[in-house]
Amino acid sequence: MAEGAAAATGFPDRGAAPLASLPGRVRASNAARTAVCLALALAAAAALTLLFGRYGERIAVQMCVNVAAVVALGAFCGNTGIVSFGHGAFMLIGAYLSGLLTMPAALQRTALPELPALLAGWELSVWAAAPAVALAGLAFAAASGGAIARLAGASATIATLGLLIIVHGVALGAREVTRGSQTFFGVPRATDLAVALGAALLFIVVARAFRESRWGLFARAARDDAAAAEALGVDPRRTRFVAWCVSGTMATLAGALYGHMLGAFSPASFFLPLVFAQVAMMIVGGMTTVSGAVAGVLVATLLQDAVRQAEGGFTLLGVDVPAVFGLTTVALGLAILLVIWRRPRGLTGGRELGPGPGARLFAGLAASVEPAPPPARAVAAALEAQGLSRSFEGVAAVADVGFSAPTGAVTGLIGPNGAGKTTLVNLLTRAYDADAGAARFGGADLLAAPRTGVARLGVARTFQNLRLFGGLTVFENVLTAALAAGRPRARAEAIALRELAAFDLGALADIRAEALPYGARKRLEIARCLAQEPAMILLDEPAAGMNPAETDDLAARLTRVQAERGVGLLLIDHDLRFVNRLSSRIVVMNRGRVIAEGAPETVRADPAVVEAYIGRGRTASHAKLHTPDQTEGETT
Ligand SMILES: Nc1ncnc2c1ncn2[C@@H]1O[C@H](COP(=O)(O)OP(=O)(O)OP(=O)(O)O)[C@@H](O)[C@H]1O
Repeated sequence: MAEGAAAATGFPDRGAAPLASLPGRVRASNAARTAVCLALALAAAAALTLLFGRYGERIAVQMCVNVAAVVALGAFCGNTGIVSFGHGAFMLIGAYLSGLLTMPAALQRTALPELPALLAGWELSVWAAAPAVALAGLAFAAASGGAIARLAGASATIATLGLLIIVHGVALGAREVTRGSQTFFGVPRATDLAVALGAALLFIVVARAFRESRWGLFARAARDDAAAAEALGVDPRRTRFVAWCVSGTMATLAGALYGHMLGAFSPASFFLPLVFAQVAMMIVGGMTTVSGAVAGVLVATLLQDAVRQAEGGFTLLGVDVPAVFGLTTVALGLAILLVIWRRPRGLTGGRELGPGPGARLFAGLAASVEPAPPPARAVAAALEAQGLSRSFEGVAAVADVGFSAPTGAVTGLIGPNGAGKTTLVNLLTRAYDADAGAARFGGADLLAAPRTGVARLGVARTFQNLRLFGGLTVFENVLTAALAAGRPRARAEAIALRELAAFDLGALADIRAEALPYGARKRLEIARCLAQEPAMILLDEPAAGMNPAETDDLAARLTRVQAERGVGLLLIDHDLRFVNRLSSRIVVMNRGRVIAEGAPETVRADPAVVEAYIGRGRTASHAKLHTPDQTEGETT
């Protein structure tokens, strides 16, 4: 397809050649790395068992259960960026419910004589109880997730802590079900090494699949930049809700696993010490990745166990060291501090090992994806504003602005600093609410759309200050945009490849966006926009900070894409040579108002425009109201 794509799109072959084989290569290396990782985990568990007998087996089981619990926790925290202390609540529910459903009926009658009939006498196998436990976890997540998903950052973390405290309190109070603060016993000890290891591997695969899925990508995108995600049509609240439900269900099952490992427990077993330990493991390993969760557990479990040995006192070189209780918590706290200080992204450095979704891993990942052909030409429509106004504390940033920009053409939007250009874009895309006025695209009322609905009306934007999803790869940034536009996965991947080729980003596809050089970041933001296949794009200073060669290259790419797809561009830039070269019409703003509008040569001759630039202390010649070939990339 490389040659075919180049011929069809007119893009240079150098971008297309590495792209054609990119997904296959990436997936193959991921698959190999995961196979090695999982084999190592298995080998480590087996070695521990063989070397240390029962003691080693106990550590291995504990490690695997911790992997399941921390991977479940990371499915929310890693993807949304919100640290949760509430997952102990899910684990508590899972452990008690699975315990109730599986304990011997005779024992249950003695230990819990007042147990409600609905919960009594089931005596199920652990496997038969698991679906009910998962459903209960999902129901509890759905009930609590609505409130938690509305919050972000520290407020969300505090809310999760509140949830843990409430559930812990309820468990203490519901004596007829939980025996209150007394030990809840008689839970079959079904979590042996095989079960724990199998569960840990399954959780890793599910967590990886979720991370790479549509919703996982959306959650990570919203985590990295909520405003940019909204501009693509992604609702950050919904992504947090979905992540909370997936993660909560997994944590409930991990709680059951934990309960069947302990055999006897109380509400305190799921309270702050456990939650703190799990959060510590996640942060030590690296919160944003599944690999980080696994690495954190391996290191922290070994550390915890070593310190626990010392907790009861020991003799070192003939010196008796007395018992110091609470040493394991202190050690974990110190580990967190050390990691945050030396490696803020955790031991794994924020890198993910292994493949994407399990289904695709096992279904022949090496199959390559063909870049999509150019989309159908955008429909004839116009972006229109009338009387659009917005003030900030009495300052009219945009005042009674009316203009029109059609698809199939480039409309320049220029004006001195502070003229109101970015505010206008923010109004048109619903990032800001307008005080007055109307804005329509192709007949649709833009101002009536929700913030996440503008993209669906065919209007996309870039940002003056780059807003990429820094923790996502270049490929994922563009893929997220195509998925957010409602494209099925395979088509979205093909579209992503097409846009990476169009903006010469193929060789960088597997690099995290935050690690890109500046010019490539600017190109990526435009490629991400185009992956939505919009009819109109609002480009806010796409050439800012670029050198003349980069600007020329960008101009050529934009011209080609625009001509090929018939998309409309509203182009804001201070480089008037760049704007003049691309635009068929130019709108000029000053102090919030449109002061001139028309063909570039008409606008250049307009006294009000000359005045606006000279008024900023510049001469007419420096205002670059020249023909394109008279200037050399100067900026206003
Ligand atoms: N969120 C905000 N709060 C307060 N004032 C704002 C806000 N956004 C914009 N403004 C003000 O509105 C005016 C227009 O700013 P805007 O960024 O839209 O201009 P601009 O033409 O895009 O300028 P530049 O070319 O420098 O980016 C400025 O006075 C700015 O300080």
